[in-house]
Amino acid sequence: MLLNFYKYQGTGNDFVIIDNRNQVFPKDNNGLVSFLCDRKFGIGADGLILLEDDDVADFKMVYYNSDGNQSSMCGNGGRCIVAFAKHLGLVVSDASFEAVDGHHKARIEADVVSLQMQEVTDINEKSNSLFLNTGSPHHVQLVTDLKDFDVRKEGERLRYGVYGQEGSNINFVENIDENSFLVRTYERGVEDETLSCGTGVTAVALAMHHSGQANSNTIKITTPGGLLEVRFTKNKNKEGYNEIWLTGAAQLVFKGEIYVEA
Ligand SMILES: N[C@H](CCC[C@H](N)C(=O)O)C(=O)O
Repeated sequence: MLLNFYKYQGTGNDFVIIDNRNQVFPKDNNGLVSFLCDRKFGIGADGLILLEDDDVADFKMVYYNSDGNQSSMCGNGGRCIVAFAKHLGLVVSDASFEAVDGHHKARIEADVVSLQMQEVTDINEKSNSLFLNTGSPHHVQLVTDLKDFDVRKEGERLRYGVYGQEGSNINFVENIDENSFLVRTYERGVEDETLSCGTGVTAVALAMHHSGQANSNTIKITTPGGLLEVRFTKNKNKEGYNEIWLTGAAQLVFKGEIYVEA
């Protein structure tokens, strides 16, 4: 079977994206997904995304980690699929889509995509970290000298040692300036550091505000893959946040076709 694909990246988190409105992609073939994401034998990506028709929204997003398994919400992938939908002519400047964690709105201007994330109501404070779910589960921990920190080693230890087989994404944070942070993320399902993680930087922004490390409702996050901005509103009469928007660049890198065994 000849498969047409598009390669997108959102602040260095990269994805194979396939227009699957004709439903020809073998969605249960996890081996095929991990092959397509393999950086030596396949196309190479942190994840694979299918764009499909939806009865109500402009489209539906199906997300797989590079390990081949469908997973929870991908914020950077959500920004990239909006850029892809614009490329296909499905949307112009405003978009809505269904994802594994529910309905999302988005806005695109040039190559900058703002994606509305789900409301966050539970933030679990531990001795030296916080845990919250922004569409995917995230551990958030302040460290010093982040640029020299062993993210892969420490991330793997926490992902399996503390969070077990279900796992969590692990975010290490260093305060740069008021309401500005450096973040490096170990991603579950990639099982390595990625250049950025959208649901991860969203979790970091909310965790820093919740714990008093930040006092603005607009937080700038620098990642190895580029700059992301998170805006939010604190819930009035309950814990947590809503009107959460993740903003950053999302670009088409190349498109191609690959022959795969059906
Ligand atoms: N690895 C995550 C999903 C992708 C998250 C990340 N790529 C993002 O941009 O949010 C998980 O399995 O929980």
